Amino acid sequence: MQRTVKTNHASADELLQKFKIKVTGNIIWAGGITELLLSIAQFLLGNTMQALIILVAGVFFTVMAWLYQSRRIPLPVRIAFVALLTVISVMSIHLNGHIGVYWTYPLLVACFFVFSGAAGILSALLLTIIFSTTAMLTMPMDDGWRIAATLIIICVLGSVFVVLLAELQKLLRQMVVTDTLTGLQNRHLVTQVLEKSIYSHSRYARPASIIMADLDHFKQLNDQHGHLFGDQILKQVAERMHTVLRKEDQLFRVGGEEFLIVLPATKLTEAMHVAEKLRALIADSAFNGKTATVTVTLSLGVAELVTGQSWVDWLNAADTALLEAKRKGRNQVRKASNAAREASVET
Ligand SMILES: Nc1nc2c(ncn2[C@@H]2O[C@H](COP(=O)(O)OP(=O)(O)OP(=O)(O)O)[C@@H](O)[C@H]2O)c(=O)[nH]1
Repeated sequence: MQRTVKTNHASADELLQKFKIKVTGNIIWAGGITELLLSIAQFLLGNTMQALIILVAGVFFTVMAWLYQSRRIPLPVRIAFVALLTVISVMSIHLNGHIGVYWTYPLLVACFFVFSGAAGILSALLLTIIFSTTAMLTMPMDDGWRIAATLIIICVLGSVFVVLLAELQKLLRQMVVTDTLTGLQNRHLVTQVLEKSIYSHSRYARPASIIMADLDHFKQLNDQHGHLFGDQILKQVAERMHTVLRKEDQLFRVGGEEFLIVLPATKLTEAMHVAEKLRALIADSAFNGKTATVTVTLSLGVAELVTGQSWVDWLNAADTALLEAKRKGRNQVRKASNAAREASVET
């Protein structure tokens, strides 16, 4: 029976993107609702003109947040959100003095979330200049410079936060896609990489091949020498495999003792050659663990991408070839049969 190769559909980038969309959406929601409440307050205070402007902005942003639930709110809407609230805050400072300044702080902080990276820092800087200038022009200098100083502090702290967050994101992304034992890529980006090859194949007729490789009788090795010893061997296998591959080839650890190698611009015969080199490289010289020296072998299944094939079918073609290599006695390379490859395109 054919095994179905499982891969994780959500890449690290997709997860981060979803998180950003959620945070920005919630800020626009909160901004819209706050404006609606504020407009009621302004009506009650008798400031009809201000109340109307704030009401229109509040309705617009609440509707936008509702329309774009779970999607990225378009950049022009985000720019309009910050610009409108900036105008309202400037008006408020002008009319109400210190009380108006209170609105500038949350708006400044929101910039770092509504825009990403450098755009967030630049918009916060621009707002700091606008609000500081307004405060200095409309209030006594003694108050004006104090307000400017607090706004600058928030701007600097926010910028440091954005830079640190970007570093953290990079680190997290790296952690999510890396197998901690071997340092190879884990299965997270497999779908993305295979789909890229499929795109190149259909657009530019570029060939691509994959190799599924699985260590033989690894359970026995673990049972005999212990799991930690098994870990040491897995690490060394990964290191050795790297020496055979080109820079553009991608090596993944997709299961306990299972590896996937994606070979761009590689036809089946060349891929078979690489697989044979890998097989020999693992089998021909022993591995030195801390407590013993062992010989390990590898079974490999190779499949070239066929026109019209999906990434799942492509993976399964290589996996079927790997199972055949296991059935035929292990420590060998098998290629996906034409029949299996064609069947996967038809289904
Ligand atoms: N040391 C170690 N062992 C692992 C790791 N992940 C999976 N394994 C072990 O790998 C073994 C895989 O066993 P099986 O799937 O039966 O495969 P096998 O013994 O290699 O047999 P064949 O694949 O049929 O040749 C299991 O004993 C797992 O516990 C890991 O990260 N470290």
